[in-house]
Amino acid sequence: MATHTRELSSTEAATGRTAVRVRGLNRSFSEAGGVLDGLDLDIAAGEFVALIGRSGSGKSTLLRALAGLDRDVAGHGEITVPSQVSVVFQDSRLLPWRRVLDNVLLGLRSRGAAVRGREALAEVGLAGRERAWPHELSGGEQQRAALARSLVREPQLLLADEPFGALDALTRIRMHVLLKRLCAEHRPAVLLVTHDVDEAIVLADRVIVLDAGAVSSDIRVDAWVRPGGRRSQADPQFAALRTRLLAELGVEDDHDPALADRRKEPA
Ligand SMILES: Nc1ncnc2c1ncn2[C@@H]1O[C@H](COP(=O)(O)OP(=O)(O)OP(=O)(O)O)[C@@H](O)[C@H]1O
Repeated sequence: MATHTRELSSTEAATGRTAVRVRGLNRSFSEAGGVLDGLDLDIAAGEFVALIGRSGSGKSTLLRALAGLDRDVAGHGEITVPSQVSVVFQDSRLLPWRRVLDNVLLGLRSRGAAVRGREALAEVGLAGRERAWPHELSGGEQQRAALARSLVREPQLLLADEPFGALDALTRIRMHVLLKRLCAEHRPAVLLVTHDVDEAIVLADRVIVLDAGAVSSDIRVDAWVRPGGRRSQADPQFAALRTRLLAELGVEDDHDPALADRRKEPA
């Protein structure tokens, strides 16, 4: 990792244990007002952060800025990210005219890439499907292939924008287990944009809430849910955190007694 201090280079490395550092990031698309308004954010190396927020709160805008996909954000703040960043979207974005392994290897020229690509496909449970066409895979399998394509690049930062949003509930749970295992093994920093509060709690070390263009809450999940334990929706702490996060998103659940106590819980 290398240091850089000048404005906005989304391709340069962050320092030491910090994978992502954002300071004073502004982004607007019209005169009416900013989508991101002086946003600050730090993500440590190997840390898994989930980003939630109301529709239109700027989650994808932030992710695109970090991914270097928003050229017009230059000069509107300071962003530092690692040199190796992978992005996964809601749709797999596999090229339909390339076989699965060729999609995974796209743009990779290094020696041994094919071997690593096969290994990555095996890691996501797609061994034997290397020569399949994308349309021959299910939606879940396509997202697995997209994860393999990311992993083979050994990212220090994985950016994921609703990667499981289009999957059925069961496949989504399987993908949670898979992503958690892959992250434990490869230890990238992760920023996961999701609408699913439970998904955020199950997967993340921290949940960040975006509101009015800035971080409105930054919550360590282990401060709520048993540290290191299996995160179960049946756990009262899990339910309390869910209730708090839903309330921050403007969804009040009058039937949940935890809601009344949410301001007393650890932040
Ligand atoms: N390229 C663009 N041109 C104009 N407006 C844009 C552009 N990209 C985003 N916006 C606007 O910026 C705001 C934030 O959009 P963004 O996609 O970041 O929100 P989001 O939090 O990801 O929303 P959702 O949860 O609905 O996906 C929205 O009002 C959107 O219309």
